[in-house]
Parts: sequence; structure tokens; C-alpha cells
Amino acid sequence: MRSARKIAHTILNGYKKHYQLFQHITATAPQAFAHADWQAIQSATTDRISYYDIRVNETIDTLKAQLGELTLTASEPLLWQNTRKIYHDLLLFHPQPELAESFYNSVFCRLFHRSYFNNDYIFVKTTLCEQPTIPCASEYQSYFPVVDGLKQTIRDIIAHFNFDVPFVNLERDIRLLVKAFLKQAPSTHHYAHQMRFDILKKPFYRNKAAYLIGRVVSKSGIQPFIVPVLHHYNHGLYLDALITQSSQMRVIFGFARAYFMVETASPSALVHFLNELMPNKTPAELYSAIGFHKQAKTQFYRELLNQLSQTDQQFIPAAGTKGMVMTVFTLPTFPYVFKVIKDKFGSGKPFGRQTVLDRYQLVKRHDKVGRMADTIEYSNVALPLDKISPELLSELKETVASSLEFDGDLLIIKHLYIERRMTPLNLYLEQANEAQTRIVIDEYGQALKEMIAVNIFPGDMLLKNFGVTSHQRVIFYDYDEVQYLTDMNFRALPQPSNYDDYLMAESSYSVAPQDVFPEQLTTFVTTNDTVRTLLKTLHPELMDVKYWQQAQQNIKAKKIANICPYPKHLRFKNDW
Ligand SMILES: Nc1ncnc2c1ncn2[C@@H]1O[C@H](COP(=O)(O)OP(=O)(O)OP(=O)(O)O)[C@@H](O)[C@H]1O
Repeated sequence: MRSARKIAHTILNGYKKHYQLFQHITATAPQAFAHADWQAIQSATTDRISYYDIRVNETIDTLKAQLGELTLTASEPLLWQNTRKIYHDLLLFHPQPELAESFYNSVFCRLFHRSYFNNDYIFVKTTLCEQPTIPCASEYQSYFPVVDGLKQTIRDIIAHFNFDVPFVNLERDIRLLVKAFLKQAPSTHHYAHQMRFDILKKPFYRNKAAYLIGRVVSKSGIQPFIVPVLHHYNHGLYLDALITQSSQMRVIFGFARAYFMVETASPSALVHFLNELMPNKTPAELYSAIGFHKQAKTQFYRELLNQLSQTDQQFIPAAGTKGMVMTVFTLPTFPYVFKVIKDKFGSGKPFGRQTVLDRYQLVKRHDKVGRMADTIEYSNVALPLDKISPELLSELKETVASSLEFDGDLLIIKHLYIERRMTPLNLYLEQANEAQTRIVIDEYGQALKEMIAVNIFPGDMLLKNFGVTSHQRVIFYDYDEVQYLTDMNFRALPQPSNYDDYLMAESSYSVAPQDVFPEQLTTFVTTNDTVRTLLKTLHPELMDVKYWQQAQQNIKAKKIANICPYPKHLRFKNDW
């Protein structure tokens, strides 16, 4: 007997199991942090990413076992429309209705044809707005310095987090925190009786840090802040900095970092709170930052539909050098690029489609250290044909025909990646003045060093494969040649032993596929002499084979690098 109620409950149970397991693994972060078990935090962060798909597939299997083969035929639509209605009803007082809706969509969309992907069957639009809002206050706790004074309030806040590890010198840290606070905050925040602190109840864990996040509420408005907590070797914890600038907070929550591990009963309330602190971030970006990357995908798709309904602009090819592996396009008013894997790769790319998929997946699951843009992967994206410029349409037909399907006035792209749009570094340099050139070349070298430190060898290090963000950060975005650093063989260039060898140059020594010669880095990445000289001056280590070999040894010895996502000058350690 096919009962809509039973189907709705099966899907909701699948979701419930997913959320429980997701919270369970997230809740291992505080213990791992307390024991400085960085491997455990890293593997929990990575493993968690695949939880969603596993649960969706499991739920589909349960449905099939209960109902036999699932078909959506002329006689069945009513059953699935009713299922959606009942499911919607079950979510009215649910703490995570938006996540449960997305889970439903994922199950349905994997079972049925695209022509049913509308609001009768799934939640294209969220019904969240029809439900009583979950108050943000469920996620934070308020503190009132007027009662016991500023320093005691900070002691109370730290005590509340119950870190399970003592601080090396908490009184010193509190003194430094108050000093930094008075320096950075407006004068209305200088008196304990003129403010209140709202602090998120759970720390945000990532790599080797726990971040305390909150806001000061005063007559002059809201002042957001982040306080990172770190381990000082084995001696205990310390507060490392106070970050109050929204632009710096946005970098910490950037689209090129690993997801935070943070427990929450109601992600929508948490995202709402974070959005008040960082109004320039979209809900999609914030869901993604706290690990709900599938929810981010749903939110992002809604943002795209919204954008398409509001603009007359068309998708056009992305600016810059054309890729040999990807066809890349964009919508000028929307700050993202869309990447489709080409049917045929250019020469010099001796691998196939599966390798590209695997390498993009490798980066998705890896710590992106603020230097590799996150990608969202979509199947069967339907775009209105009239929103595709003629130039782009002919490029798509020419390069990615096997990924296209035409359905009435829609173009269906069977598989694509979406990524934040940046200014390709090669284009940026064409317009940059001397100071800007210096900043981005320094950033480029820093980006390489930070990727190396987490076992990523970018492969193709040409400047065109890096982008510049609005914060002038340089971020890598081309993953088809990415490999683990430890799989490469870094070699010094053989010295010619006689004049004949010298004339023979490269042909006199053999080069295996994994061989890399760091001394040749500047020769390979650019033909611009100024850029070459700058790179050699700012990052000479990158041309030294020993630097790369040492990085490999560090990784093999399981030394996990701490890559600080905020400016060094904000660190209290400078004042110790
Ligand atoms: N995130 C991005 N922001 C802005 N432009 C981008 C972005 N990603 C790609 N592009 C543009 O699209 C071009 C091709 O992208 P990408 O380098 O990913 O493709 P590819 O085929 O892998 O390249 P390659 O031939 O170097 O392997 C880039 O050179 C750049 O101009």
C-alpha cells in the first residue's frame, strides 16, 4: 500500500538520522581540540562532507524496499503531491525546516525526472517564511558587564565554554583583550554599563583553533567580534587576537576555507545571527562556512533563480585566457563563474574527465586554507536559453556538446561547477600599478606556500590559474592538475659537467612525470621580468628545491601547519 504519510515519515526519518550523525561527528571537535588531536579534527571535517549523500541514498533504498520500484506516472502524481503536503506540515514546528526541505528535494530529485521539479512536488521555494521564526537567541547567550564589570564578564564567558584545558595565563590574555577592545571599539563601548555582549554558545572549530564569536550591543549599534583561542604547545590555551572589522571577519569566513565544526540545534538561527554580523555574506556562503554545504547549494540555486528573474543580462564567456579543460562562463551581475568540463582537452592534458572530477573532489574534501576556492557541483541545471548570449551558446556547442540537452526554451547543462568569480591574476597584473603588483605577487607566493604546507601541489602554477579577490587576496581555482605534494619528486637541476652537457641542456637528463624542478618556477609561471624579479625577491624559498622537500618531510612527520586566517599584527602574542 503506497501511503503518502508513510513516505513522508520515511524521508523525514532519513533526514533525522542524517542530522543526528552530523551533529555527533561535529561534537567530537571540542574533545579533539582539548587533546590537540589535529588529525582527528581534519578527518572529522573531511568525513562529514560525504554524510549527506550517504543518507540520501540510504533513504532511497529504504523507500524502494517499502514501496517497490518508484515511478512517477500519470496515476502517481497525486501520491507525491500529497507526500510533499504532509512533509511540509511535519516541518511547521521543526528546528531545521530548511535542511529537512533540502533533504526531501535531494531524495525526490534523484528519483524522478526534472520535469517534476516544481513547487507541487518539491521545495523549489522554501516554506520557511510561512513558519514561526526560530529566534536567534536560541543560539547565543547574553552577558551584562554592568553587573560584575568588564573583566569579570570576560572570565565568565571563558568559563562558560568549559574548554577542558587550562589557560597558560588567562589574566594576561584578558588584559590584552580589553586593551585591544578599547583601541578598536567606538567610545560608547568604553563603559561597562553602556553595553551587552551576545556570544554564540558554541565555539567554531577549524584546524588548530577555536573561535569565539559574538557582538557588543550598545546605543551606537552592533559591533561584531571574533576571538580565536589557540594551544601554546603543550602548556595550555591562550586568546590570540580580537577581530572586529567586518572585512577581516569575512576573510575568516571566506569561500576558500575548510568548513567550521560548530554544534547547532537550529542552523537558520545561527546563519541569521552571523548574517547580522557580516551583512555582505549571503546565506548560502554562511551555511557553507558552517558545514551545511548541501543547504548552501539549495540557497545558492534560489539566489541564482532570483537573480535571473531580476536581470535582463545574459550569460557570457568569462574574461581571461580560455581553459584547455573547462569552458567557463558568467553572468555579469552575479559574482560567480560556471565551469563545464570540455568534451576534448587541449594537448598537454594527458588525462580524462574522471581525473578532473576526482581532483575537484580532492580539493572539496581537503583543507582549502583560504587559498583554494570552494566549488559547488550541480547536475542537470536548467538555464533559460534566452539568457545565454549567442557567443556563449556557440562556444558551449563547440566545446561541451555532450554535456548539453535542449528542452524547449531551456538549456540543460548535465554537470557543472560553480565558483566565486575573481579577477584572474594575469588580467589584474595588466592593470596594476607598482604597489598593487607587489601586493599580489607577494600574495601569490604566500598562496603557494600555504597550499604546500597542507600537502597540495597545484600542478599548474601559471598566473592565469589564480584569481584576486576584492580583499586583494590571491586564490587558486584550477584544480585539474592538483596532486598531493608528497606524491611529487622535487629535483635540483643537474649541473652540466662539461661544455657538451651544457649545450645539450634539458635533453641531457631524463624527466619522469612526477618530477618538478623548483629552480625553474619563475621561468614557467611568467614571461614578465618585473614579476619574475619580484617573486625571486619576495619568496626566494620557492626556487629552492630544499624548501619543497622540507615541506614534504613535515607532512610525512604529521606536522600540521597553522595557517592564520587573520592579519599577524592583530595577534596578542606580539605583546607577550
Ligand atoms: N573563479 C574564477 N573567477 C574568474 N575567472 C575564472 C575563475 N575560474 C576560471 N576563470 C577563467 O576561466 C579560465 C579557465 O578556467 P580554468 O583555469 O579553471 O580552466 P582550465 O581548463 O582548467 O584551465 P587550464 O587550461 O589552465 O587547465 C581562467 O583562465 C579564467 O580566465
